[in-house]
Amino acid sequence: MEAGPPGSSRPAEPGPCLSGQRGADHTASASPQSVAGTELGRHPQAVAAVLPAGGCGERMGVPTPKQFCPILERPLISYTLQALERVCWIKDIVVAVTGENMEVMKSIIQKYQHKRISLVKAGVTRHRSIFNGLKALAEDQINSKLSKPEVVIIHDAVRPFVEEGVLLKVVTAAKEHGAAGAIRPLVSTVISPSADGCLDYSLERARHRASEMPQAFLFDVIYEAYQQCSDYDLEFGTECLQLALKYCCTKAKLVEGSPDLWKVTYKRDLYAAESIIKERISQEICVVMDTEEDNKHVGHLLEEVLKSELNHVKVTSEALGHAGRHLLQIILDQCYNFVCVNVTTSDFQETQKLLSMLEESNLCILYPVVVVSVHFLDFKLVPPSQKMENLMQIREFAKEVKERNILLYGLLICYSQDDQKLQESLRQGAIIIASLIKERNCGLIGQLLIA
Ligand SMILES: Nc1ccn([C@@H]2O[C@H](COP(=O)(O)OP(=O)(O)OP(=O)(O)O)[C@@H](O)[C@H]2O)c(=O)n1
Ligand SMILES: O=P(O)(O)OC[C@@H](O)[C@@H](O)[C@@H](O)CO
Repeated sequence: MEAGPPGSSRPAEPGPCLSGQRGADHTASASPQSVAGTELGRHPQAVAAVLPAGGCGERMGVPTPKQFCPILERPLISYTLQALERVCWIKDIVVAVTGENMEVMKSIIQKYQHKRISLVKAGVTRHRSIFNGLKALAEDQINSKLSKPEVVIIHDAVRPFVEEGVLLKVVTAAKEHGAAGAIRPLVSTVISPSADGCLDYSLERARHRASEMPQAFLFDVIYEAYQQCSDYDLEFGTECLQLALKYCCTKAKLVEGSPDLWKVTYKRDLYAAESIIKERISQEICVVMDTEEDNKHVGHLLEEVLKSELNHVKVTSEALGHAGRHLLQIILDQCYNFVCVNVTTSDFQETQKLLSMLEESNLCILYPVVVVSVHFLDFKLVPPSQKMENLMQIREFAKEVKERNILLYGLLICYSQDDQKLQESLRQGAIIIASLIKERNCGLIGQLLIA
């Protein structure tokens, strides 16, 4: 069993852990009581997770096993690890990967600074991979940092959208019932074909559910079930809850899960997952300008237009002044979209200050950060050629910062003394900004768009 690298501090993460601990670096030793509102009971208990990640993703139809397929240039499995790492009371996360993918997995852990991860060898079937993960937790192996948990979560590595709430529900239910699993309403009716390929019978859809993940078990229950398990079940089974019932007479408690619990199986699921992630990191925009005192500042005008055009997005503004103290907090609070207004200073001075702050933060490790460098030009006052020549630098800047997962776009807004014309340009600018943030298109970085 391979342990992950010594825990370097995890990057800041979107959203707080329900326990009220934020973002990076809360230690795994936080006792479950620290989870606000938890029903995990009075006694600290160890909760660990096993993530089967040893499949080849045949149904995805691409050479790369789907758990390593990129979403926004980051492997799918890293999103699942991040989701579990946000949960302070999960002490250990054991990931089962094939021998040939062990090094890839270690590099993912290193690059995205995942913590509390231990690696075990996958089996030739999902059940065998899970069994290997449980063995790693069951045996106090010499030099192993793993110890046997009271409750173990089993969650497919290709289900990236799992929230602390449903994990808490299945763990709490497993503590009481011995086993628990998330379920969802069936979308299609289940039928049974006869030998001659005709309908034998169909199940009443309303009386049946789809078994999803996460699932949770008293460790001793599921470990015993796997130890008693027949080779046939290990080879062809797909349902851990059934093993607990069949081999330990344990009836799992079924917990209604959210629609986001689905498993990435086909290519369409990857596109869907990418859309959901893009939507989640586009919920906040910070307009950065060189001053906040002057509320007639064109940056504030742009902020107001953004607010009116994008009513579902939180739009804030910050001055780059006072050493960027407030801005630093915005960065730490996981805003992934910045509109940097360059007016009074020379071109790009504000943008370059912002880029330096972003590069010094951990923000860009997990998600690509969008920076729209906004410039204004009053064509009546300034010959465009000089301005355009200066603005062409954006291509070089964009190439440099892309290495650090920052997507830099340029936006030139036609400035006019005529309020109505200015408003129209600002509205066009807001629409362009919204599109750049929503799409996060790498093909447009370093381009100068005109509103
Ligand atoms: N021998 C296996 C097979 C599957 N899995 C894992 O079990 C989870 C759910 O399985 P599934 O969606 O079937 O993944 P694949 O087997 O990779 O997909 P396919 O059936 O399309 O090949 C995945 O995280 C997969 O990596 C595993 O750990 N070991
Ligand atoms: O059969 P697959 O390996 O695709 O999926 C494994 C599990 O996710 C699936 O069986 C769920 O229904 C939970 O048991």
